[in-house]
Amino acid sequence: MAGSAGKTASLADLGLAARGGAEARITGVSLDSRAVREGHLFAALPGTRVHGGEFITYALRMGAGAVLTDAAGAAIAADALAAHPVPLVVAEDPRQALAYAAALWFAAQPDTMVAVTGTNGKTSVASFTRQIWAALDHPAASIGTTGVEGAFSAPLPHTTPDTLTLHRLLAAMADDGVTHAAMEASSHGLDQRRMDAVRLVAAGYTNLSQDHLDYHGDMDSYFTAKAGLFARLLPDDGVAVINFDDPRGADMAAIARARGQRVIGVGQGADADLRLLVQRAEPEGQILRFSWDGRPHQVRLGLIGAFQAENVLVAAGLAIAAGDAPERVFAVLPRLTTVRGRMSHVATRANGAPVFVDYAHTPAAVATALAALRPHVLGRLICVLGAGGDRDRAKRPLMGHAAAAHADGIYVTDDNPRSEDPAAIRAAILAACPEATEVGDRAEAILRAVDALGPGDALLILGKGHETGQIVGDTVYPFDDAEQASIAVAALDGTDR
Ligand SMILES: CC(=O)N[C@H]1[C@@H](OP(=O)(O)OP(=O)(O)OC[C@H]2O[C@@H](n3ccc(=O)[nH]c3=O)[C@H](O)[C@@H]2O)O[C@H](CO)[C@@H](O)[C@@H]1O[C@H](C)C(=O)N[C@@H](C)C(=O)N[C@H](CCC(=O)O)C(=O)O
Ligand SMILES: Nc1ncnc2c1ncn2[C@@H]1O[C@H](COP(=O)(O)OP(=O)(O)OP(=O)(O)O)[C@@H](O)[C@H]1O
Ligand SMILES: N[C@H](CCC[C@H](N)C(=O)O)C(=O)O
Ligand SMILES: [Mg+2]
Repeated sequence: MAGSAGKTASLADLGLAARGGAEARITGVSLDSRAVREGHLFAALPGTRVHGGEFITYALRMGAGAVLTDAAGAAIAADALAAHPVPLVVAEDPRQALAYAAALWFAAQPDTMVAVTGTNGKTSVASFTRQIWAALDHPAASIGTTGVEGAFSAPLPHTTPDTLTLHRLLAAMADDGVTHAAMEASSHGLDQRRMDAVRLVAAGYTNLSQDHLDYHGDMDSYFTAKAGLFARLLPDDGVAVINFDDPRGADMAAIARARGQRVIGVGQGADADLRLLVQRAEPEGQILRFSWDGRPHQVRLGLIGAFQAENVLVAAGLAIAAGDAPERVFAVLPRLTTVRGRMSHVATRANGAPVFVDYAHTPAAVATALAALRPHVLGRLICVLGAGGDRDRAKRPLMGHAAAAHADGIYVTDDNPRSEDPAAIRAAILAACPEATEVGDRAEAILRAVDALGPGDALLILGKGHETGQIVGDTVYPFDDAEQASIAVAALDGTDR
């Protein structure tokens, strides 16, 4: 539900034109019939499970003062609308119409906003961009998988919140004095037009690899959803910050250039504007040497993982694109800290073996995270791995394959089975890494993996990162990989060092 006491708007104020030119005084906007109150505009959207048109009858009973839907929704509710006529807006793309109406209803957003898309690295880039801004004294926030963080904080149910939640939040952030915001553009969010009406000055692209094919069907549709950030959302005078090292980076840059957007390329090749020259791993971080405008710079990052260079440079590119002087941006990079649950060092065995937690939940991320830790490990690299239920099934064996290729020991366990049979999910992973040890209970898998660590070994617990729950059926059981690792070390060594 979106409404505030006493506030009203006409349909025209919200950029909407009803059939026959009918008007209404709107008192709020809802996309769920259960949230409708007297005078609300009810947006009946085509969903993935059901058409919102099915709920128009209920919304009218709740006092809806107008309905926004598509032709299919209007047809579903034709009888109800005839019996109970209210102004009806029929839009070809009601999700996009709702996004623009929501932006007009809530009427404010932080002045300087950027968004980032890509299969992996969105949360990290959004967080790094926010951290750069904060270090440069801008009141800044990031919006994504880990919620709204920074100068404003709020929990979020989705990586890219639904359009009403999003614009309500943006208005609250602007009211609170937040001037800069970096948000994650998930492929679902882009496809569903959740952020179509956000005004962006710049947008970033990290990479594309397999995930979410349950929703998008194939990689081309998945790419097209992500490309909407540049093809549709970012205005012509916006700046596109694109990872040229990704195989689809050139395609994304072509889409941006066709719009007339300025492109800042990030990568190792000579064509990159922010060009990574040398990267050297250190025990607690890494040193980057890169060039901007042909001039070399060197920074020490307190971040583990070669892939973080890509995220940091995309974030730096976004901060530059949004108006800060490059020299000032580069000067604060050593202050960046990792997002919770991304290559986080969470415990150490008495024999010195470290335990890390990472959010890798795609085949590419599993490979990347393990490869990133390898230079820091003298002995064996062990991992704990599962895959989520009610998510892309095809990625499961690929995740098992990536683990087999990059780890010396694997414990296959559960990761949010949701409505699925956990044993079947594990079996799908194990098909590609039959040598792995299967331990369904995640706490026990972590305990056994920690127990297996000898001097020089390291453990990487993958998939849940910052998450604090294990979703089984509809129930969320408290579960935290970092906490379980500490408990395991304490149980085995008598102390968590
Ligand atoms: C597949 C998907 O993205 N679904 C989201 C979508 O639901 P939908 O439109 O398909 O909904 P539906 O259930 O078919 O219902 C259709 C319409 O009827 C309405 N309705 C429904 C029931 C009712 O009683 N009354 C009513 O009005 C619904 O509000 C909806 O507008 O819109 C809903 C409202 O905003 C979301 O809650 C829902 O997220 C589901 C729960 C979800 O799990 N989404 C995940 C996959 C997601 O969005 N993930 C991305 C990416 C994560 C990543 O980064 O990897 C994210 O941004 O978080
Ligand atoms: N640039 C990158 N390239 C490859 N893998 C990466 C990169 N950045 C992060 N990863 C891997 O992906 C995991 C998730 O990172 P992050 O949370 O930043 O991504 P995300 O795109 O926000 O994910 P989600 O789709 O869940 O929102 C990390 O824990 C790491 O294993
Ligand atoms: N944002 C991702 C997170 C996956 C994390 C993993 N723990 C899982 O549950 O699959 C998704 O919803 O697909
Ligand atoms: Mg994320």
